[in-house]
Amino acid sequence: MINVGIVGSTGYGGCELVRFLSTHPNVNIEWVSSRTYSDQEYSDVYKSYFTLLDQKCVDEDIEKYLDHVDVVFFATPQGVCAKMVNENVLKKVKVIDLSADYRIKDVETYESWYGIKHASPEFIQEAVYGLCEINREDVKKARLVANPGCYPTCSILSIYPLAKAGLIDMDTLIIDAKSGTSGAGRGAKVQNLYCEVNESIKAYGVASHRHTPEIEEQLGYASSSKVLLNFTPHLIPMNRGILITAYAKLKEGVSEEEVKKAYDIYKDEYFVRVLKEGNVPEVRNVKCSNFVDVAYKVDPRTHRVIMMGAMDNLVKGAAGQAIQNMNIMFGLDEKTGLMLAPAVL
Ligand SMILES: NC(=O)C1=CN([C@@H]2O[C@H](COP(=O)(O)OP(=O)(O)OC[C@H]3O[C@@H](n4cnc5c(N)ncnc54)[C@H](OP(=O)(O)O)[C@@H]3O)[C@@H](O)[C@H]2O)C=CC1
Ligand SMILES: CC(=O)N[C@@H](CCC(=O)OP(=O)(O)O)C(=O)O
Repeated sequence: MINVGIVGSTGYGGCELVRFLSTHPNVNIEWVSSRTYSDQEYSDVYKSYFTLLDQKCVDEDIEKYLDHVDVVFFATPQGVCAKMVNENVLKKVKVIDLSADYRIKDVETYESWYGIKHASPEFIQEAVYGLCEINREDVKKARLVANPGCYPTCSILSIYPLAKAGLIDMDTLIIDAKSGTSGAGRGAKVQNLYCEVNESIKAYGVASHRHTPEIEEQLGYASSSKVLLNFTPHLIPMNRGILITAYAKLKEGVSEEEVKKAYDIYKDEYFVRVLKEGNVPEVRNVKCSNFVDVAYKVDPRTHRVIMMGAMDNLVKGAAGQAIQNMNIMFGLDEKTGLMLAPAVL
């Protein structure tokens, strides 16, 4: 059994970790922590866990509880994990951080996009960027995993085959993204109230969203070039789901056949589904599951390729991928506990 602790267990990412881990055959949830609800039963916070997880939340002073766990998940706001991680923690447990604290290798880039000082930059180089399909071998050996962001997971997996094969002009890359409101977390914010979001769609973070440098860095590794791109997210009145549509010029002479072949890179990947020709990704087809659906279309008129992806932000975009990483780190089949089919409705 893998004994697990979850910090930030009462947020949206945290409760998705609980949903999958509470039925994972190789996991025992040893503790769940919360500042707001410490000493309250988890099933009083989320009534759907009545009889499933009735244990009381512990406080956030987690160093007290490390002796009884093998891995700690941090589903906490930016900066929290970086403050709590130290050599003592990493000697005792593996850490999987759902926040952005260890995703960006250049600390100045992190600090300028996130507007906070990094509390433990000495661990950034060691941390493995946990995009399982791309970095699986490094994840196996990691003691600290930076779980990728939701928009970056969907964007990178949709674009990676063509970036890696060198088929697109990376300078022409534009990503248009849409997310449901759970992406913003459970905390009360006026801009996320029902009346503010319902029956409307808006762009936000235009030319300034913090996921831009994360996507640029990873696609830079894939294409072996310095990447600068436009990334524009939109808020959509739905609970879950991310849809991305990306555009880039194909390099001179690149054929549709080469594009098709590049996506064969996913032929053995269970969680990345390259759709049949003519089909397009839809968020409802991946809802509550760890799948990412990707597709592409070459437009011969403009010689651009349109790359599309859909994913559940809370599953493959957060908790599901974090558990996939845990499975890899502990030598399990990475699908363990994650085989739920998408909810059709
Ligand atoms: N929502 C999403 O779709 C995705 C989220 N993420 C990332 O996952 C992390 C969690 O996001 P999400 O679940 O949406 O956020 P929520 O706001 O829903 O939850 C955050 C949790 O962290 C706890 N928390 C807040 N401040 C502190 C603190 N200083 N110390 C310890 N715990 C704290 C809160 O609980 P309490 O106050 O009780 O302690 C709460 O349970 C974030 O870094 C986010 O960027 C990543 C991918 C997708
Ligand atoms: C709709 C919405 O607000 N989405 C969040 C992104 C999701 C998130 O939590 O960020 P990480 O994936 O980096 O952890 C945002 O735009 O900030």
